[in-house]
Amino acid sequence: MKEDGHGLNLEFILDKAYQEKFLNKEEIIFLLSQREEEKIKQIYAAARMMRQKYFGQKIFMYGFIYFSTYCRNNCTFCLYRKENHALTRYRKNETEIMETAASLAASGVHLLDLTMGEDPEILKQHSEGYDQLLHMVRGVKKVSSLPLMISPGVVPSGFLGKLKEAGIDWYALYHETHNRALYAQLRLGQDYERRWQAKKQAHELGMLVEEGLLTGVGDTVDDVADSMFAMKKLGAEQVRVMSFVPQEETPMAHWDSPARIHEMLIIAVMRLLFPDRLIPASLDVDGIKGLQERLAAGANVVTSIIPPKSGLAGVSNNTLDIEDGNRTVPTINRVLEEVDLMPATQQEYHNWVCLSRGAVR
Ligand SMILES: C[S@@+](CC[C@H](N)C(=O)[O-])C[C@H]1O[C@@H](n2cnc3c(N)ncnc32)[C@H](O)[C@@H]1O
Ligand SMILES: C[C@H](CCN)[C@@H](N)C(=O)O
Ligand code: SF4
Repeated sequence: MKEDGHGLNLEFILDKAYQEKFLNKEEIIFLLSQREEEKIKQIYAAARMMRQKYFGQKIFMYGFIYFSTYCRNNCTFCLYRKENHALTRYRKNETEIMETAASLAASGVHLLDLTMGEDPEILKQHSEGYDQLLHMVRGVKKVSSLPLMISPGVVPSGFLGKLKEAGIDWYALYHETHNRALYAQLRLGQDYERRWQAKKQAHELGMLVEEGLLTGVGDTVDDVADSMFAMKKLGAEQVRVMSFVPQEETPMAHWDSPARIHEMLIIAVMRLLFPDRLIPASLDVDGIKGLQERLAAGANVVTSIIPPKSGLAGVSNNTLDIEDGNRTVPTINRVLEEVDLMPATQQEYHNWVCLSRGAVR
């Protein structure tokens, strides 16, 4: 029975999700609005069951190399926005990047995520920056032999094609929200449509695509539900959500970080709507201590693994857990073991990427 005295029924909705029928907006909002502990537990258990169906106990791990923190953009939520002068920025040279890539690969991660601010030195049209970036990507591919993701911001389609040729498998580009008015307040002066097209172009080129949301930035459950439909339309192979973390000297410095229930329920709902896709548990929000709850909500990738002593930063928590070695594979493995999960093999990740790429083409 669908209806109960209050309108919608949790069992009915979860049952619909088990049958892999895409939920409607009302149902998504109903799940995202639950605050009773028992009901929330039921939603997480359903999400874990769907993860189990497609991935068993296996979890993937992504190494994170934020190689340039220079940016030409001014996102209101981000520490690295152009107008933030209270920050020491870096641009890592090729030797440093290769060393980090090799050490992350040796530590057992399944993928390397090469991330940058929209560094004008690298992205300036007709500059040497493009060639240097392509050279760097080829080098990283060679020293690591791993699948690669790039998060360079919006780049022209011709350049995306070159990145693909150089060895990039994944293009990560997050809209944060699909409420256009809110988007315009967050990603100042960045065209919504152009960002969307970049992801579609990446798919057309045969790359895998990651889409992402930011929660706690003025988004409503209605907005989040709309974003689920946008993710569905895009057919993103990896979907994520991160809780906003306030950054000093930025326009949103005085905003609170949202209660984590929002992020956890969004992860669980994503798992129910996209059971066979990859969903990160980012160490960048609450560090290693936040890993268990994200896995319990249905995530199946641990992201933002950063080696200590590399001089590399995170994004939303740019130093948390890095120097004490808590964003490393051995520490993560201990957490996985505690909750009866285990790292996937390289071959398993490789197979997933190849299969999904087959579906993109
Ligand atoms: C720093 S950007 C790097 C890639 C590229 N510059 C871009 O914006 O596409 C990666 C993502 O980090 C997340 N992020 C940035 N600042 C954050 C904050 N203060 N709290 C939580 N997540 C944040 C956003 O979701 C953003 O899309
Ligand atoms: C937001 C970042 C990813 C960029 N592709 C990274 N700090 C993470 O949490 O995985
Ligand atoms: S989110 Fe990305 S594009 Fe926006 S300011 Fe930060 S680094 Fe730049």
